[in-house]
Amino acid sequence: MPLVAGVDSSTQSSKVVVRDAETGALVRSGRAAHPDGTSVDPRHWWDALQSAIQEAGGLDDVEAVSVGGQQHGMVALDASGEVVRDALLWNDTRSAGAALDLIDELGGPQAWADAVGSVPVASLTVTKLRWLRDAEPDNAARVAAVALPHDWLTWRLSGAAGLDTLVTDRSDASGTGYWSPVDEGYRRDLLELALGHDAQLPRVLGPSESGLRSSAGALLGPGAGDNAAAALALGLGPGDVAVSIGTSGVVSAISSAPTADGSGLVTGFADATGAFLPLACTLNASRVLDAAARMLGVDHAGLSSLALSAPAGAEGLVLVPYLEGERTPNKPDATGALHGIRLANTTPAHLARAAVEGMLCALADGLDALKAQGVDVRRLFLVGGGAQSQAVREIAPSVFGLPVHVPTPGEYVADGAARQAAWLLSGAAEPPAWSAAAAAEVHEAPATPEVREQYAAVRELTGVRPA
Ligand SMILES: Nc1ncnc2c1ncn2[C@@H]1O[C@H](COP(=O)(O)OP(=O)(O)O)[C@@H](O)[C@H]1O
Ligand SMILES: O=C(CO)[C@@H](O)[C@H](O)COP(=O)(O)O
Repeated sequence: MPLVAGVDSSTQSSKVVVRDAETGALVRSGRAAHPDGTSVDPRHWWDALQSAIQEAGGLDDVEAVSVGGQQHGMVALDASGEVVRDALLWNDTRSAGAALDLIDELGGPQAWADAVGSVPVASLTVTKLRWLRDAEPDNAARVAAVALPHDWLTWRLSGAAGLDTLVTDRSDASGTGYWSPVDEGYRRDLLELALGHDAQLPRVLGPSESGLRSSAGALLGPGAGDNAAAALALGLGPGDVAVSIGTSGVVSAISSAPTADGSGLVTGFADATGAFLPLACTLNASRVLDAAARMLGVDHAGLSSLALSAPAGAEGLVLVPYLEGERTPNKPDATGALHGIRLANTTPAHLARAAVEGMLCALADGLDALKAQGVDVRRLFLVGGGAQSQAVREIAPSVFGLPVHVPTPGEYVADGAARQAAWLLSGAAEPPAWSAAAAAEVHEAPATPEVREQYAAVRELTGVRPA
C-alpha cells in the first residue's frame, strides 16, 4: 500500500499524518509544539517539523508529501536563501497602520478587493512587507524573495536549492495581498508598492501539480493554506461551511466564483481544488477558551461543564472576546470587555458561558458576512482544537441557528495536505474519495437569537490597548 504524508504547520504546533494513499486510513502521526509569539524564527518550525516527523516514524517509506500551514506569515529571504528576520505571523498586528496607508495609496478598500479579492488588514503579507520597508529599511533592502510558512517548509524539504525553486499554491498565494484570484497571477506592482522593490515569489502550482521531490525522493505537492487544506479534507462542496476554532476563528465556504468584499469582512481567497474560499477570520478563538479556563482555575473539561451549567445568555453577562485586538471586524488595538455584570451573574458558570458565547457570536457575525456575499449556507462543520469542547459543540447550533456537524476529532489540515499528496500521486483528475465528513456527529439545538442580540448591543463597547 503506497503511503502519503500531510503536514500542518499551524500557529501553535507542527502535526504530521501518514495515511494509506488509496483508502485514506491513518497509519501513523506525530506532533511538536511551536514557540509562542507573533514574530517567530522559521527555524523553529523546521525543528518542530523534524520532531513531528520523527514521532510519526519518519517519512522514508512515504511516496508523496504536502505541507499545509498557517497563512500570511512573512518569511523574507536574502539572496543566499537565509531568513532576513523573524517571520511576522498572521496574528501580529504591528502592520495595521501600513494596511491603512496601502488602502489609501491604491484608491480605497474596494480597489483592493477588486485587485486581489481582499482589503488589506494587518494579517495579510502585503502589509507586513510595507511595515518592513518603513520600520526596518535595511532588512527590506536585503529581501530577495518572499515566501509563506508552507512554501518555506516545502522548499526546505526539497533541499532549498535556489530561490527560483520556491513553490506555492493558489490558496496561500491568495492570502498574500499581491496575487489576484480573478487573473490567477501575481500583482507585482502591489508587491513593489509595499516592499519598495521587486522580489522572487514562489511559482504557483496547480492543485495537484508536483513541483519538486524531497531530499528522500518523495513527490512534494504544492501544499495549501490551512483553511483550504481543511476544506479539502472535509470534502466541502457548495452549501457547506467550515467553522474552525484554532488560534484563529475561521468561517469559510467553497465558492465557484471569486468574491470581492469592499467592507473587508470577507477575504476572497482561492481553495485547494481550483475553486474559491471566501473566508472571515478572527484573531480570538481557542485562546479565549484557554484564557477563560485560566481565569477560572479549571481545565478545558471544567470550563465546558461550567458553561453548560449556566443558562443561555448567561443572564446578561456578555464577553466581547477581542483579547488579541481583532481582525474581523478590523480593530487591531481593541481589548476584550465584559458587559452586563450584576450580582446575579457573577459566578464561574456565567463567566464560562459568556466566554463560549462571545467567541461563537464573533464567528456567527463572520457567517453573516459570508451570507451577505451570496454564499449558500446549508451545512456547517466544526473543526479545530476548540471543537473538542463539549460546551462549544452544544452551544454552537443555538448561536449559529443551524445544525452543527462535528467530524471525528482529528487533524483536518494535515489530512487535507495528505489527501492532496495522494491526489498528485494518483495522477487522477479528482482527489481520492476519502471521506471525513461522513463520520460527523450532528448537534442540534433551538436558535437563541437573543444571545446574538445582546452581544451585538455591546460589541462596539470595547477597550483600547494602551500605547
Ligand atoms: N477540549 C478542549 N476544549 C477547548 N479548547 C481546546 C481543547 N483541546 C484543545 N483546545 C485548544 O485548541 C487550541 C489548539 O487547536 P489547533 O486547532 O491545533 O490550533 P492552531 O491550528 O491554531 O495551532 C489550543 O488553544 C488548545 O488549548
Ligand atoms: O489567518 C488565517 C486565515 O486567514 C488563519 O487561519 C491562519 O491561517 C492561522 O490559523 P491557525 O493556526 O489558527 O489554525
